[in-house]
Amino acid sequence: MTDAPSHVLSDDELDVLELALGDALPASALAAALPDAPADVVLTDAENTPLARLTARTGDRSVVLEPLKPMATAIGPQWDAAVRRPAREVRAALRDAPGDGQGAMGLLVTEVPTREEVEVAVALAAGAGAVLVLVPVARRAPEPGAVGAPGLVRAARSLAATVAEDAGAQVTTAVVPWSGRGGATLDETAAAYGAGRVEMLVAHRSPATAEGVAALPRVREEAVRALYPPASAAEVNRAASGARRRGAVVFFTGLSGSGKSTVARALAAELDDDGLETTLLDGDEVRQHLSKGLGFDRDSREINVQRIGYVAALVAKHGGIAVAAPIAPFAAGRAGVRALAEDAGAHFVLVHVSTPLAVCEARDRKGFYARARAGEIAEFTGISSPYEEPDDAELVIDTSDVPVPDAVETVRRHLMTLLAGPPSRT
Ligand SMILES: Nc1ncnc2c1ncn2[C@@H]1O[C@H](COP(=O)(O)OS(=O)(=O)O)[C@@H](OP(=O)(O)O)[C@H]1O
Ligand SMILES: Nc1ncnc2c1ncn2[C@@H]1O[C@H](COP(=O)(O)OP(=O)(O)O)[C@@H](O)[C@H]1O
Repeated sequence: MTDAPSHVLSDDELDVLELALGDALPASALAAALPDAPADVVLTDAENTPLARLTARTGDRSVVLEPLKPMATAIGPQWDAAVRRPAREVRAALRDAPGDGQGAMGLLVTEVPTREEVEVAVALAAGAGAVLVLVPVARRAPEPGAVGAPGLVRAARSLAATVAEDAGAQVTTAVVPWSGRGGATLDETAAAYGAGRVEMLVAHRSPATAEGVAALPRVREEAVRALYPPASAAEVNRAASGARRRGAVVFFTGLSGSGKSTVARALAAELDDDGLETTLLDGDEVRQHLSKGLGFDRDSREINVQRIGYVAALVAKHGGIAVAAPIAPFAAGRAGVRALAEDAGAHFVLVHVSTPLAVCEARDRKGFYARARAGEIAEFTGISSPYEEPDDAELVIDTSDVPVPDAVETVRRHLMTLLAGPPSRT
């Protein structure tokens, strides 16, 4: 495709790239956000998918951004194509919006709106004609205890429906990939999406409401203390903080391109949104860090899989959920990981992503199968290196038949049933 060097984008950098590809930011802002990248560089995601080429021209000093492959998406309302649209499309759709000629009024929804903010939004929208509800969400995981991207988008959509009905406004909702990087402010980005004047909804929160929101954890603790004697209250509050939850390792295995990463990533996002501390150990990503420098001969793969198992078991030992997605082609290595997880007192769920080789090869998102067939990659799983089919998988999912949301729900339901079982005694 190109011989330019590549740069693997972090989650925050992916957000900046998505803004630039959608024309919310100039290519030069993306280049400025990547100061260590070479002047001519292929930008990839953590799975090495080439997403775009960024070239700084020496002549006129301009920067050119050329899209290569579509960005990977996941499931959840923040990925709904009806709202996660390029800025240029939203801007174009709003060009002929009704109103005073000042463009749509931008409502920035950065926190789940309180009742008070819903009322403020309706009042602000009255007479505005067109309203653009903008929901900035990051790929990065939210702070523990904070509402994540799916919850924020669901709440913002409900707000948009109320504003449309109660204020009689034409309301458009847009999800904005937002890491805070890229050099532009939220107001400037809102303008790039087509907003005229911009209102940050949370800025209208009264001190009394802000105080009430901040006091919620204390209010709950007080309610528990009123119901229970001190020793019991301490236990109830401790259990509510998740201290006694038994952890789990969800281990995906399957051929390259079978859909492990896609399903694992979406599952991890859902579990995070369920309030479970979730750590994703994706095959490709692990190889850039934990297993950097390891090859693909049998011994190296086994070392790689055991390292993943070791980290996953540690995460689960402390009550977390580890979601791992390496190929893990050998039964012995997978059995080793199961033993590590069980020794850590954690649940273990082996998910065989059984998508047939022909389908994986036809997908060939990274072009590896073509190169392996051409003899350019030695020991490629399924072509010139074996994949031992598991006979001990808790779940078997063929993604040529099962859409991503259904695959995620199958694994999630299985896991939730396990987690709802008797708590750990340790
Ligand atoms: N020879 C060979 N065989 C298989 N895969 C190869 C190879 N060389 C590079 N790659 C890329 O590396 C990803 C697989 O790494 P894993 O760590 O998951 O493999 S393993 O569990 O150690 O077998 C795999 O990523 P996924 O496509 O996400 O599975 C490939 O993109
Ligand atoms: N139902 C599905 N489940 C998972 N991936 C799917 C599905 N349908 C199509 N795909 C596509 O297949 C490819 C799977 O790639 P990936 O998740 O990286 O696989 P792996 O991690 O196993 O190598 C992605 O491009 C994804 O969009």
